[in-house]
Amino acid sequence: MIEIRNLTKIYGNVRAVNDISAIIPPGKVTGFVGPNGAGKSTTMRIALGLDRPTSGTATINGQKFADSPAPISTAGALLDARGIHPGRKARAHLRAIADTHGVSGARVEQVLDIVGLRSVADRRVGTFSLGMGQRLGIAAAMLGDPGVYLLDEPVNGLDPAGVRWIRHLTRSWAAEGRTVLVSSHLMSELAQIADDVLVIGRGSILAHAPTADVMAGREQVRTRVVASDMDALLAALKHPSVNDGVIEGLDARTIGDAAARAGIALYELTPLHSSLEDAFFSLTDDSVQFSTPEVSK
Ligand SMILES: Nc1ncnc2c1ncn2[C@@H]1O[C@H](COP(=O)(O)OP(=O)(O)OP(=O)(O)O)[C@@H](O)[C@H]1O
Repeated sequence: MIEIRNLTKIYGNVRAVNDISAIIPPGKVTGFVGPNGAGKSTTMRIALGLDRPTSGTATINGQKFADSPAPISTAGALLDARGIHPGRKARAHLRAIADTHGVSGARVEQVLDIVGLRSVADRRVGTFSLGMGQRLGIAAAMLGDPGVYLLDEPVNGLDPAGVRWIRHLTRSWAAEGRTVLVSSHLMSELAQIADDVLVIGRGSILAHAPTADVMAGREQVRTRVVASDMDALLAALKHPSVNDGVIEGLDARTIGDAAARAGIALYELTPLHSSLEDAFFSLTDDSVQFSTPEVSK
């Protein structure tokens, strides 16, 4: 379990994390989602003792990670897969970590198998693709067979097969009763992986709930309409909000019935489903730190 209590981190005049509290339970994959700069990495780094909080605490299985007697078997983390020296060979990299922490050579071979890197284990890490680098980072996180995993943007840059692999791996960890926290700035990535989502924006928690509930509550009904007399149709519908022929908040049946009653011909009536990303943005709208003008769709 990861427990975050009233955690705040201030860098200069940036409040990177602002008094957040959350309990990340075992047996589930929890997605940690928020726009760039929302505070995800900072929270994870503090939980792993790599950064000091300004105030508040983050504990793993009831104690600060830095105080853990066997850190490698308490929590495994993937923070920055590019942090490995490019001249190092994959197996040697894992062996070095294993040796420092009293982990056997047999376990190194085992994790190389699990992540599918055994056949390239004696290649230099600098020749690895992004996906192979992610797999190596995950192998390192697994060395101590920890009960808690924190993965920062693990699917960043992975191909669909890689994403599927991460999904299976994280789900199997959760099924074994481990605690799994996976961050991403894309809700669509986490919707496939996470049982629960912890949504963060500008350092504050915006939601912490089952993924399906967060998505369902945000679903927006939108319908594209082409009508013989659009003004009359909108009047019949009591002037809903319209954007480029798309009526917001009313479904196709409501619009079709109103058009029939008013004797208006419809040439198009298309239900539009809001994407997961739309739902996420409706939640984090005010908390996007680095926004760009919207490009026409
Ligand atoms: N070492 C640091 N010094 C100063 N500011 C920092 C430092 N680390 C993070 N920040 C700032 O804190 C805020 C939160 O950053 P953080 O990296 O935690 O966000 P994030 O949600 O992980 O974003 P991303 O998705 O881009 O990785 C940002 O405004 C960032 O610029």
